[in-house]
Amino acid sequence: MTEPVLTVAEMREAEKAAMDRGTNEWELMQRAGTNAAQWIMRMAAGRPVTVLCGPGNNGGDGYVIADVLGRSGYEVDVIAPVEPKSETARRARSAFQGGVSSDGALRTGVAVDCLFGYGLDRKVEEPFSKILEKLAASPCYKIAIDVPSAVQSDAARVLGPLPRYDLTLALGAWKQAHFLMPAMPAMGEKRLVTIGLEFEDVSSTVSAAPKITSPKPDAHKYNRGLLAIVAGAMPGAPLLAAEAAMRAGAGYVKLFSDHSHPDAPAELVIEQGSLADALSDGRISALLIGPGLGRDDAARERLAKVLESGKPAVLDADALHLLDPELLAMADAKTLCVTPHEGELAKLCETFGVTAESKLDRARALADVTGLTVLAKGPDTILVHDGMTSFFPRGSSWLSVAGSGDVLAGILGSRLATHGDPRRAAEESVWLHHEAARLASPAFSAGELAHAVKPAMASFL
Ligand SMILES: NC(=O)C1=CN([C@@H]2O[C@H](COP(=O)(O)OP(=O)(O)OC[C@H]3O[C@@H](n4cnc5c(N)ncnc54)[C@H](O)[C@@H]3O)[C@@H](O)[C@H]2O)[C@@H](O)CC1
Ligand SMILES: Nc1ncnc2c1ncn2[C@@H]1O[C@H](COP(=O)(O)OP(=O)(O)O)[C@@H](O)[C@H]1O
Ligand SMILES: [K+]
Repeated sequence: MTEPVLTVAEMREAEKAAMDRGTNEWELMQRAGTNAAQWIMRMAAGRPVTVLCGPGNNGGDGYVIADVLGRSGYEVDVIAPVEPKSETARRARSAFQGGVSSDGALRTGVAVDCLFGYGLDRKVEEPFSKILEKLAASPCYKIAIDVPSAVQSDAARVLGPLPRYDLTLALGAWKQAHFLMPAMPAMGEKRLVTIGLEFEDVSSTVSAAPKITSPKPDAHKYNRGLLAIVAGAMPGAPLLAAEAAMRAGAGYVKLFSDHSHPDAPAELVIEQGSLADALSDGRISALLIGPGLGRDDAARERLAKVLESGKPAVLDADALHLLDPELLAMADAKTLCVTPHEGELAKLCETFGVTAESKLDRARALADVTGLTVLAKGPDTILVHDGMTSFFPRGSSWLSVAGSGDVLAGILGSRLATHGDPRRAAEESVWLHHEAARLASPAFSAGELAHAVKPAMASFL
């Protein structure tokens, strides 16, 4: 099932829709607190629990959690520096029979952070900041309810002390912050607690693990997909992309390069000479250009030929520095996938006149303005295609190695050659890249990562 990722405004709408259908806020809070408490008890396994409650409905959830834990025989302390402000949270506060203190030590065991949820809208100051500092310094097992209390839910901005949590329980639906830097790594394991909300017109989802299929019984090398990688000034990067591409499903990988490649594997076909002639081969199902391309006139000329060819293509690395409205006009943007890291995304935004503050908004605006499929790479990879955004579980930080992006581009090109669907290819490439990193970890080189793409394929068959 695809899991939606909501903004605060969309979350409020979904809750309002539930209330319009007859489920009141108290009922939603009961479900949220009761279902979250099941997770907390699983993790606490009998240890004492301290619940930190804030002024809003996130605090209200905290009182419900404390109530359920208390009734289940747990020792529960509630620390609430202020009285609840919302009506539903006040009701949860009065329903809780145990003691509440305005401050106090955190007992070792489990701490449950319900100071602020998606309603956080300004800097966290005393007394809340002091409690979060105390939580950060405590050795206890830390659970954030909905979002860590210092994290703004839409942009993942950190507005106060951010402890490292062991577990974050998203209530009702995922929020954007669950998948964005800089907050994401502090959240620990993440689990979704459902509360019976229904979602319509969802435009953002969490990418689900892909299902990769074996070649059809009548497969041959051409109908499995022919990926042509167009090289340029530097020979290493396209070769690395080819190594990955050969292991990601395409039946045939060719390298169009004027270099001699003494280290290239025997099975990689290298074609020299006229690029226009090479590109006229009707059996080519996808192209990749950018790794090692260079940024001079000759590189621009090669990119223009790729775009004129009308074939589905992945544009990476140097191609992202060269791409401009004039070049883009030569192609159908719907068939193109760009894979910028933060710097390349900034360059593309400058070229296409996109101004937006966050990486997420930049990626969305760039896709909007250009019609391209945008795979904005990094620790928080974001895919935008035709108005839809996909977020991904975190990949290994060992991926931050030179050449790692070339490997991703090779996988993406290979998947695009296999079936021609840019969105699906982009999602598959991220999962395969992450899985290859997991299998190759730790401290792999990009070459080792490319080789690990083969066993990674097996994980999704
Ligand atoms: N509305 C609903 O139907 C449901 C809401 N739920 C919970 O409610 C949360 C959202 O509740 P709220 O909208 O009440 O928001 P929060 O509980 O996140 O907090 C908002 C309150 O804190 C104040 N505040 C915000 N930032 C502050 C800061 N830096 N310093 C001091 N005060 C600050 C606000 O003025 C407001 O009073 C969710 O995250 C979730 O935990 C769940 O109970 C499920 C149902
Ligand atoms: N800290 C990190 N955690 C997870 N993935 C990362 C991290 N840093 C980089 N990556 C991934 O590694 C790849 C790096 O690509 P790129 O910056 O183009 O590198 P290069 O140009 O050296 O090939 C991207 O797929 C990116 O998502
Ligand atoms: K919280």
